[in-house]
Amino acid sequence: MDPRRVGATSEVGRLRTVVLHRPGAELRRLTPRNNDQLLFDGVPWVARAQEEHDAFAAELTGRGVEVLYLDALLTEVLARPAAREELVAAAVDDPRLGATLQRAAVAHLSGLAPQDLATTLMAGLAHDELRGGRGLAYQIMDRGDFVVPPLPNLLFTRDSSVWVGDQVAITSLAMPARHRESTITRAVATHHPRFAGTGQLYDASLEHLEGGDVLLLGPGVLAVGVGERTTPGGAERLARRVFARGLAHTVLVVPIAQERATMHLDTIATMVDADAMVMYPAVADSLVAWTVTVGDELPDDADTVELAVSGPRPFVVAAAAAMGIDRLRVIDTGLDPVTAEREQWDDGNNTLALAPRLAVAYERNTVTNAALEAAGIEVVPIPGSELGSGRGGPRCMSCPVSRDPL
Ligand SMILES: NC(=O)NCCC[C@H](N)C(=O)O
Repeated sequence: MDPRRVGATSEVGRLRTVVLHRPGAELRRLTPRNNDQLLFDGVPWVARAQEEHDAFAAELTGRGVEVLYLDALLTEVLARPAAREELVAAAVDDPRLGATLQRAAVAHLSGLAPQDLATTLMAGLAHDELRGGRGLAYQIMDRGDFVVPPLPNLLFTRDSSVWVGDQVAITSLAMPARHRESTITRAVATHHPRFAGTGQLYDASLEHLEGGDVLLLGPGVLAVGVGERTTPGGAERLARRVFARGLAHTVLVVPIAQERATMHLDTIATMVDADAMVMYPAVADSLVAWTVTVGDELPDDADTVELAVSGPRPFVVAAAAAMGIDRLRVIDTGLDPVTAEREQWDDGNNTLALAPRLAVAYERNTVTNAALEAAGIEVVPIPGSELGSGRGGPRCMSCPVSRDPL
């Protein structure tokens, strides 16, 4: 098989290529004053977070997975004038700035070499770092504030793009602190030779949709969580588009609580085998799904596709029916409610499958991991004490670009 083939039709086919982002200078921007707004639950020890991330990447490369780093992809595309222009314009597209400061920021950013520009686009540009800053907005801006805010959540590469079949959906991130991330994933998907000719299924101007809410349950079947991040409109739009492009026949729309602990569907359930999921026990019995399908006639214009909607039904029942299997196994983690809640918060259910029955998980979730092992799932444990302060686990920190078909 061509090792440069792109695309994925399941969560568990052997993982070939993945995009990661090693946390860098953007994490050093986090302070107790800005961490809430930047969606971190604390102020991570950056060097240790990098060590943990390197251990994660080493587990992947040690098993033959090709790791593409987002910062390297970004630096490479910034050698292209069109990509530079797009990303500089996106960085200053901020109503706080005003025309004078925008011009000064564009002049500064445009003068940077690709590597420095990549670093600045990710780590942001602090007030004091903008030599030649001027204008009303610059003068009254707090010295500790940012002309271009940092993007510490780039670490969670899952959310800003998601591959469905051989196409990539550039997502529409819901939280203001993350909006600019998809300008980076879009530039990479559009301008990097590795992805030349790849169809783009979605874009950031559309209804909110985040990759953490999109699960490829199996060939032709997607589950899309709707809650704090992805809107029903986003799920509907994605459904129309995957149907019109022949990438799926069924989309299960799964309402989840609009809370930080369950911000994405992948915080409560992830696939660990072709017919098995690990799932937060507190929702296992109550999770439901609406089944969305389409008739035989597929108009060219995706946005007019007529959808058939049925449900709600228990999620596991709807999923098994859509996947054409007798039963979707839910790994019974057998946790007492307090342990379950603690391990869910620490991303115990957020596993990254490297192949059927082989999944990366945070080592700290000992009880969930023991239950996975007892159910025949080999767990690759990784440290995550610092990485976890951003509230994301191995699945959130990875964007599979290529998986073998099941
Ligand atoms: N798929 C995921 O659950 N991603 C984790 C995102 C964490 C990030 N701090 C956020 O709040 O968006």
